[in-house]
Amino acid sequence: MANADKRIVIAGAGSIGCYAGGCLALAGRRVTLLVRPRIEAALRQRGLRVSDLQGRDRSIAPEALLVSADPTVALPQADVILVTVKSGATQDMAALIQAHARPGAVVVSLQNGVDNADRLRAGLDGRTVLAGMVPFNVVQSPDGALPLHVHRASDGKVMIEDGDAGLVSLLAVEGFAVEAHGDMKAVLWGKLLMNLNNALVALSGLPLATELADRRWRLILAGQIDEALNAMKASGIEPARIGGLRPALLPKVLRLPDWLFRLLARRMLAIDPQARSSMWDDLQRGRPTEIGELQGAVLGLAEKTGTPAPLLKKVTALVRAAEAERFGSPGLAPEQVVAPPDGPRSA
Ligand SMILES: NC(=O)C1=CN([C@@H]2O[C@H](COP(=O)(O)OP(=O)(O)OC[C@H]3O[C@@H](n4cnc5c(N)ncnc54)[C@H](OP(=O)(O)O)[C@@H]3O)[C@@H](O)[C@H]2O)C=CC1
Ligand SMILES: CC(C)(CO)C(=O)C(=O)O
Repeated sequence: MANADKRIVIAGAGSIGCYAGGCLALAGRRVTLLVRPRIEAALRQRGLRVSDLQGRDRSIAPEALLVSADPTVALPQADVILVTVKSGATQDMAALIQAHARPGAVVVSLQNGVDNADRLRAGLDGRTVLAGMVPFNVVQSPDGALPLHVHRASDGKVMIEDGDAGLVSLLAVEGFAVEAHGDMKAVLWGKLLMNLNNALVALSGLPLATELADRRWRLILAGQIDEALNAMKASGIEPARIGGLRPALLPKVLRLPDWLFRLLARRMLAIDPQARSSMWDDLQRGRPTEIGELQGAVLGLAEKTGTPAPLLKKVTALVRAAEAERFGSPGLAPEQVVAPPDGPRSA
């Protein structure tokens, strides 16, 4: 089968899945979106709008999209399955794929966290499962707004585990840059360092660019990254560089005064002013977050290796409390996460 004839099924199309699926459909790939009924209704009514930071803004008419909320319809067609559900839904999605997809379909996890590909492998007998990593943020329009709009709010290349010749050329299209990588374990741990900020955005309720511009929040992020780097080192894990900076330099750069940070971290701050984090989305929608797969993954290492992780524990407890309250982001100030150290708080 020629590459372009392959059917790509997006398994759980929300923000990332609609963005990836939209770019692939716009490039003429054969795409089916497996969605929940809410998203199915929106896409059938008014189609999908896909835009990005570079100013690309495209609409896809409802009749140009193949959409289904029924896994028994969507999954049997798949040659390639891109899994884009949140981590808590991975096991269920694996069971659906195992029951309804052809054994030859290649499965790619495009999720955050370090063990979603392994979770898929555990539920999928002998199938090819590849890990992936999405570096950018996607902002989805509010529930009920039509057409459903997904906006890529930052930049970066999607990384996919080496293992299927032709997959990169099938998936790499305008707006969705893809590259194969030989060490996805390092990439996923490197991305997880960035994702330690998801919780701070969720707790503060601030847009990512606003939060990162405030040294008080950066100090908390730097402290979490220090704890994570210690736990990773003690576990023999070497995280890859994601987005320009060597992992060991991240805490140092984050601790710089605001003016110097703005100057040196221009790439990190090239974010749409509306972008927050996928964990903020979850709190706002009253859904479980991925805190267990992000901070929790490092806490697992810290426990095994006996490295201290008080800040990661504190942040986790605050997110768990916000999840349980289901009032959305608690809108905390940095001082409510961690008592300020002595000395100047910002510069
Ligand atoms: N959003 C972002 O900017 C980024 C997200 N990521 C990662 O990508 C992954 C996906 O995130 P994101 O796109 O934000 O998540 P979303 O919640 O926006 O999308 C996932 C979608 O899958 C749906 N879903 C869950 N189970 C099923 C099922 N069995 N059948 C059909 N649909 C299903 C969900 O519906 P419902 O909620 O109703 O169950 C939801 O609509 C996460 O791991 C996230 O951390 C990575 C980089 C950036
Ligand atoms: C914001 C971003 C891109 C990095 O933290 C992300 O991965 C998320 O929102 O889940």
